[in-house]
Order: sequence, then structure tokens, then C-alpha cells
Amino acid sequence: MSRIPVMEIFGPTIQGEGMVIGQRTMFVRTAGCDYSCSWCDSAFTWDGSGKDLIKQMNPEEIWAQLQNVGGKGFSHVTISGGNPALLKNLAGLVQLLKEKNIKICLETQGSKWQDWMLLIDELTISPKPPSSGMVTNFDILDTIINDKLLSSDFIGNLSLKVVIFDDADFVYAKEIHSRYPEVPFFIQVGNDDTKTVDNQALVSHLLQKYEALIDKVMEDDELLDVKVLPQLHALVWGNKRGV
Ligand SMILES: C[S@@+](CC[C@H](N)C(=O)[O-])C[C@H]1O[C@@H](n2cnc3c(N)ncnc32)[C@H](O)[C@@H]1O
Ligand SMILES: Nc1nc2[nH]cc(C(=O)O)c2c(=O)[nH]1
Ligand code: SF4
Ligand SMILES: [Mg+2]
Repeated sequence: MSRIPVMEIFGPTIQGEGMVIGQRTMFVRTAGCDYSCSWCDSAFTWDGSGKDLIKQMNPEEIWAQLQNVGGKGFSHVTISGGNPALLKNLAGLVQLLKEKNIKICLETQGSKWQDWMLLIDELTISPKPPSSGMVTNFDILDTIINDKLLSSDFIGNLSLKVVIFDDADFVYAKEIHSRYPEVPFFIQVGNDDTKTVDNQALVSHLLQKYEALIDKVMEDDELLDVKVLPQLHALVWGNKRGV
């Protein structure tokens, strides 16, 4: 049975981001990423600092752990990372969760495609703006969004989510939205202090940034059909891991 590198399994908690913000969910966070975003809030999944946390697990073991940690009280699992789309053999977990009648949410950046993504109920693609230091491969992103998802039998919900740190990121976000106008579009406040444990200072800083981002969107006559969100989990728990 093929094994999946799992970094952490936690919950139940709320989905703090994007199109199903507030949704009660469990999380499965996989190890490894093909990107190395300068501001990644989950860098321990790929920078070596969390390597002792990685467990190679098969789908049945992941299901058992989800039940151990979450009890019987969950109907929704969010798969994030790292980049879960690096893992061809996540198909087995996705299949098993389907059999158990669990709704599945996926967080990925749109750099890789796997056929099991067609089975995801809520698929969030989060292309990375210039401040990340990453460069979007638009050939791949076009293929994923236009060919694999929009013009296929994908029946889940798709959304795009861009994290904003500066003006160049805002310009990039507008490019993404106008390239894929039919895909529900979210912009999210960037957390530029992912290390602090001073939650009070962090929350007031992030709320200020949220207000500034709202103001910027409202002044913009082109970015109309957009949802502007904070990372709700950061406002509630700061930089705490596993929530
Ligand atoms: C940790 S990533 C994992 C999934 C996938 N690699 C991705 O980036 O979409 C999950 C989400 O957190 C966002 N994120 C990462 N670091 C962040 C930060 N410092 N502030 C705000 N959002 C952040 C990412 O853009 C992504 O939407
Ligand atoms: N509560 C909560 N919501 C989240 N939404 C996306 C997350 C992620 O790290 O992918 C995340 C996370 O780590 N925690
Ligand atoms: S793509 Fe996601 S997990 Fe990978 S470095 Fe960027 S934010 Fe972190
Ligand atoms: Mg996170």
C-alpha cells in the first residue's frame, strides 16, 4: 500500500481561509513543496525544520488518525501542505474519504495537476504573487484551470485565492482575476510576521492590514466581483500551529 508523507493531522477546527471560511473541518497537512515562498506560514513542511514530524502513512492509517484526533464529529477534511498536488498517491486517501461520505477541501498553488483533484469538493487554487519570490507558470495554470477543471466533468466548487503583501501583488491579483473571470475570486491579507507569539499585537496589525486591503479594493473600479478576507485562524489563534 502506498504511503503518504504526513506532517500533521489536526482538528476539528474552522477553515480559516477562502471560499468555505468558517467551515468545521479536520486538516491533513502533507510534507514537501515545489515552491519556497518567502513568507510561507507553513515552511516547516518543506524547509527541513519539521522533518522529524513526517510520518509515512497509508490511507487507512490517516483515516484512523483522523478519527482518533477528531472523534466521530467531523464530516469535512481539508488537505493542505506543503503542496499536496505533488503526491500522485493521495488518490487512495481521497477515494477512502469519499467512501466515508466526507467532503474534501484541497489547498494548492496551481503548479501541479493530479487526476484525483477531480474528486475534490472544494478546490482552492492559490497562485503566488511577486512578493513570494515565486514565478507563476501560466501554461500550467491555464491547463489546470481551463482544460482540467472548467472544461471537464469536475463537479466540485473551484476558487482562486491570492495573498496580498504589496502593490505589485495587488496588480498580480487583478491579472489572475481577469485571466479567469468565471472563477470565484478571493484576496487574502498576507501575514508578514509568522513568528511572533504576541497575539494581541499580531491581531491588531493584521486587522489594520485587512482594513487597508478593503480600502484598496473599494478604490479600484476594476476589481468588482471579489471577496476580501483575513486569515480568520490567525485572528483567533495567532501563529499557533495545528489550529
Ligand atoms: C501553507 S499554503 C499550503 C497549500 C499550497 N502550498 C498553497 O500555497 O496554496 C495554504 C495557504 O496559506 C497561504 N499562506 C501561506 N503563508 C501565508 C502568509 N504568511 N500569510 C497569508 N497567507 C499565507 C497560502 O497562500 C495558501 O493559500
Ligand atoms: N484553521 C485553519 N485554516 C486554514 N486554512 C488553510 C490553512 C492552511 O494552512 O492551508 C489553514 C490552517 O492551517 N488552519
Ligand atoms: S506554495 Fe504554499 S506551502 Fe509552498 S511555500 Fe508557498 S505558501 Fe508555502
Ligand atoms: Mg495555514
